[in-house]
Amino acid sequence: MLSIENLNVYYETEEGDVHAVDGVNLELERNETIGLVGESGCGKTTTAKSIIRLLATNGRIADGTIEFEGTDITELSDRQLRKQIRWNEVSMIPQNAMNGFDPVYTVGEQIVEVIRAHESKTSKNEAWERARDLFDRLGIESDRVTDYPHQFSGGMAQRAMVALALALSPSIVLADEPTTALDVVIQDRILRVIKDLQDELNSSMILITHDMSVVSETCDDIAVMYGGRIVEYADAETVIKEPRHPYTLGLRNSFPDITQDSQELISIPGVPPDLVDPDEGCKFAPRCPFAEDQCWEETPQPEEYGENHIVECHRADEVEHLQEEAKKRETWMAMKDDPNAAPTKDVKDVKDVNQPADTLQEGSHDD
Ligand SMILES: Nc1ncnc2c1ncn2[C@@H]1O[C@H](COP(=O)(O)OP(=O)(O)OP(=O)(O)O)[C@@H](O)[C@H]1O
Repeated sequence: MLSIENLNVYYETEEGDVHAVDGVNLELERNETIGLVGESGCGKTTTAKSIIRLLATNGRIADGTIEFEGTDITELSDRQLRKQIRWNEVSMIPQNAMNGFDPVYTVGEQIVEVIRAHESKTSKNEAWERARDLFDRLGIESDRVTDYPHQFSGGMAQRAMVALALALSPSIVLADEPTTALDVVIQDRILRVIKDLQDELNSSMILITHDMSVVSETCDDIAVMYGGRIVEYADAETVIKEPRHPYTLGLRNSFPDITQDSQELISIPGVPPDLVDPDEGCKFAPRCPFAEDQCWEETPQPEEYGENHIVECHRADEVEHLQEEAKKRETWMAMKDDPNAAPTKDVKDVKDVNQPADTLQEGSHDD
């Protein structure tokens, strides 16, 4: 249903072009959920925003195609995109729901406006009824549709955003860390509601998260992103139980595994790479305990290991050795003393440069 080929997305900055997405390929089938995982700054949000064409003003799709049921989204005019794709076919639950709502309209008005902008035959009353019904199903009192966004708590605003994203029964939902800012109990509940509604509507979903334990429970397939590339892709069980990429092995170590009674959590030293005009070579090499000369010099290409298990790593065929060594804390700690290793201090966050308000205002008031 959705086919992304060789997607390259750059942000123009004073330091040069940030190669935020660098040759991403992804296929999403109907009713499928793909988890896009990786640390902050790996290109997950940029990939999702490219699909719905909501990139910041300094961002551009430099290469590649994004085909939705045969139509290349990158070729559509803004008007075609708003009419044919955004909200009714592809919708997005942004990281921070509050940013997705316009503060001057009630939440209900905004949901009704999105519905009416795309469904000319739906009356105002029917649209309000649908908004109330969605609130009800998401566990928010239906009378609260007439509240303004600032009257909502974070968890409620997030649920209201889910209502908005699902109001037109879209074919694809892009859920960008939909529960990260919330406490664990609400997180679980919201994820379950999203999943149930998705199943009912027969929609597909790309679920973005940095949390491996969230994707393992929710997704059919997992795409692990690092430095703007998908470095490992397979069904969820394979990625969780039999990963081959050292980055996935490291990520797995840093999240609790619900199937184990006790587990020592080990984080990956260092930070994701600077993506301004990156050099050749594997982007994970500076943090990888298994990097050899070839890794620094040659960018690894995708190789298939077993059915639909794709890995970009020069050493992926040494899986048993890597999996064994990666379990040991000393393997990762050795990287801290390596003079070539990536810095451990925080990188400058340039994300908010020219960032448009996430979604709704843009999507609903101009049709
Ligand atoms: N408007 C922008 N201008 C310049 N660089 C940007 C902009 N937006 C994002 N970036 C950079 O692009 C890269 C990918 O960012 P992106 O937000 O897509 O990653 P992410 O994995 O989704 O992280 P997060 O979970 O924090 O959103 C990062 O290096 C980030 O700093």
